[in-house]
Amino acid sequence: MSLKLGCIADDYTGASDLANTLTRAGLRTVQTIGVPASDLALPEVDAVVVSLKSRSIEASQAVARSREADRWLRARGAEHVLFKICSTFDSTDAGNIGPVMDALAGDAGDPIVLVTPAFPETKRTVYQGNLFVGAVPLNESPLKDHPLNPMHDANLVRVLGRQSRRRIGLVDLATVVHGPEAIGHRLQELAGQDFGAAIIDAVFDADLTAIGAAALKSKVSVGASGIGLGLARALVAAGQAHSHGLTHHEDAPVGGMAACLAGSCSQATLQQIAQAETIMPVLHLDAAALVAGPDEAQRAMVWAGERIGRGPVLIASSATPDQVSALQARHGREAAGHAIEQAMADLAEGLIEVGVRRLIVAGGETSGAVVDRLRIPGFLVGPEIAAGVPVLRAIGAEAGDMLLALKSGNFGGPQFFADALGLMR
Ligand SMILES: Nc1ncnc2c1ncn2[C@@H]1O[C@H](COP(=O)(O)OP(=O)(O)OP(=O)(O)O)[C@@H](O)[C@H]1O
Ligand SMILES: O=C(O)[C@@H](O)C(=O)CO
Repeated sequence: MSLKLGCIADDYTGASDLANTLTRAGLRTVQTIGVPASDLALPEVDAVVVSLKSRSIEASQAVARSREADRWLRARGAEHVLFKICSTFDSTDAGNIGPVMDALAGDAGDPIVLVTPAFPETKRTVYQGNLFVGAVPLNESPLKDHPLNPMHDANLVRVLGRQSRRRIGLVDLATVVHGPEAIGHRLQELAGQDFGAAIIDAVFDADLTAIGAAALKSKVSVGASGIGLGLARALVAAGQAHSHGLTHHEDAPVGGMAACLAGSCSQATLQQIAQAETIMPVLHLDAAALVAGPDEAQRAMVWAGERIGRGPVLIASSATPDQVSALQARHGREAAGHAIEQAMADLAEGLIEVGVRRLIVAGGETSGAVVDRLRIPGFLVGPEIAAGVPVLRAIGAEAGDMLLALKSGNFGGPQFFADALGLMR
């Protein structure tokens, strides 16, 4: 296999968002969970997205795992590696975007790295280095209340500057609109002034095309699916990948029972859960009891067992920002998050044991815990349910043929769960 593009994603839903974007842009893509074992049979592809669960772990571990993934991708021919981060730049001052970027760029010998979480299609834009979520700056968006990494600063030059050893510059929109050569000149200028990375503005979809063409000239870039789209377009335009418009998804229905698990506390997910109440039984878990011990998850399995034979069910730990803060005050942010993720993984395991083969999971960390527990090594990318959320068909899973949808917290319309079930047959 000679890869045209290697990608390392810092969470699993972000990885499937990127795999979906690359597939739509014409690259044959698979998503792997972690660095693939040598015996995992992968089809011939243009791009591999290695999914890590490294967004919220200790920075040195995130660096070690990302470097291992980078070595695997480059050994398979990838000359360019994209480090896929969240389009809302989810991170803390301790990392992990800066430390991983520093390590990958250092290994590749890149003097300067392009960085942008912009993805105009999902209303993430960057102007003068400031990230906007829809019409508001990042720090005024719901991300200010994120359970693990509340975002309080929209200026990404500053945010990345607090995480990286490199000096962070800016390539502004006025440069981007003049195309890849202008971006290249600006990067050279910045590198000459000892800048080692630059946030690059992008407001319109066409900006991504210029950014992708400029980024492809170096070995490493950092960003969300928007820059991935730009890189895919550049590869297709250069004839290095042929626009297939194909997915590897085999269409044979999987059947089996269907269930949904929600651990995301984003406003979008809370709204989607409220809508789901009109079409399926929904169990709202008692998060405090979930953290306290196994009884609450066992109660949920009994509840699901009584209903799942009649149709899909949804089990949610999701809560409002006030409820999340209260629980965190009692148990600590990480301990509460981890305990709930593990309880959701227990539930996923239980649901698969009783015959669920179509599983929808809301929340990146939650999806990571679930997919790890189910020991699924990789996915083929199927039809798109909502922007950034494809149907995934498991490859090499112990439980056999299985469809999953891993939804980033903020993604999908109000009817997301119904939309997903409609496409997962
Ligand atoms: N009721 C709750 N109280 C406190 N924490 C919770 C509660 N329910 C879920 N959590 C935790 O909140 C975190 C939610 O993160 P997750 O990544 O799953 O969703 P998200 O951040 O909305 O999604 P994404 O990362 O895709 O944007 C998890 O660690 C989860 O365990
Ligand atoms: O980029 C995004 O917003 C998503 O793919 C994601 O990473 C959310 O966890």
